[in-house]
Amino acid sequence: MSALLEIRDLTVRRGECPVVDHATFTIAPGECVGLIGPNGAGKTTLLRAALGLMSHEGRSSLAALSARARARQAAWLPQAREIAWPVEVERLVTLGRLPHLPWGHRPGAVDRAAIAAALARMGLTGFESRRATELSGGEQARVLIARALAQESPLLMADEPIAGLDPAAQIATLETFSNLAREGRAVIASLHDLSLAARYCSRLLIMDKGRIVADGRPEDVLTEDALARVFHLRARVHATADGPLFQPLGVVT
Ligand SMILES: Nc1ncnc2c1ncn2[C@@H]1O[C@H](COP(=O)(O)OP(=O)(O)OP(=O)(O)O)[C@@H](O)[C@H]1O
Repeated sequence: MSALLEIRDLTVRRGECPVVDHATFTIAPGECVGLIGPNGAGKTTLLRAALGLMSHEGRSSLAALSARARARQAAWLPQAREIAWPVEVERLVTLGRLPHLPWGHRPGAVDRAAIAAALARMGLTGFESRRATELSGGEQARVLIARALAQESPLLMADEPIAGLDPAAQIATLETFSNLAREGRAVIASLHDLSLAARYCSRLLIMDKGRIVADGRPEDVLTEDALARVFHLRARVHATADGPLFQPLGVVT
């Protein structure tokens, strides 16, 4: 199966210093990839450069596309969650359909079905007429995820998508991502919650100081050594019937 994202030697410099340093990986349909690493590791920069939103060296298959072709290939959920104007939830989610609509066309039955499905997936059925700016922070985050889902792109790229969500919404969101992958799409999401990353991602990329230092199944990459070296954590990963269970025990100083 052909890759949905191919990154080769992607490098982003701030001055002389590389904040993303020769990152190379591909993402195939069916993968739910967690991009993990401590603060400042380069996760946001890597995702933005992969989308072609900032200047870089090396190659990203997405950065090479026109804006419209890229929006059909990948939905982007940035870390900033600001909804700047008091638009209704349904209209905001409808914006996710723009890459599919010829200029000046109104959404048709296929678009309305995609919008309704995205709202339902994020538990927002019944919120259609609410003003997005009058929702709670977590509800607004779910609306923005629904907009990205309505885009129905083969790849979803999300920067800390579950930050600020309550525990049930965090789990529901990652279950949704994992289901998208099972349906043959793919997701790459930066995450700080290693327990949820281990549980719901089929693959983890660990970033440290701009480099991808591990790439593989959660149970293979979340080693005691990597957790201590990269995250300064003493922790255990238990294999359970529900998948790998990550348990932090303390800080390594
Ligand atoms: N506009 C900027 N100018 C200079 N340096 C920057 C800028 N934006 C980010 N950096 C630096 O680039 C490095 C990577 O930042 P980035 O935001 O990609 O990390 P991150 O892994 O997403 O971190 P976090 O988990 O804290 O969100 C950091 O050292 C950061 O200080």
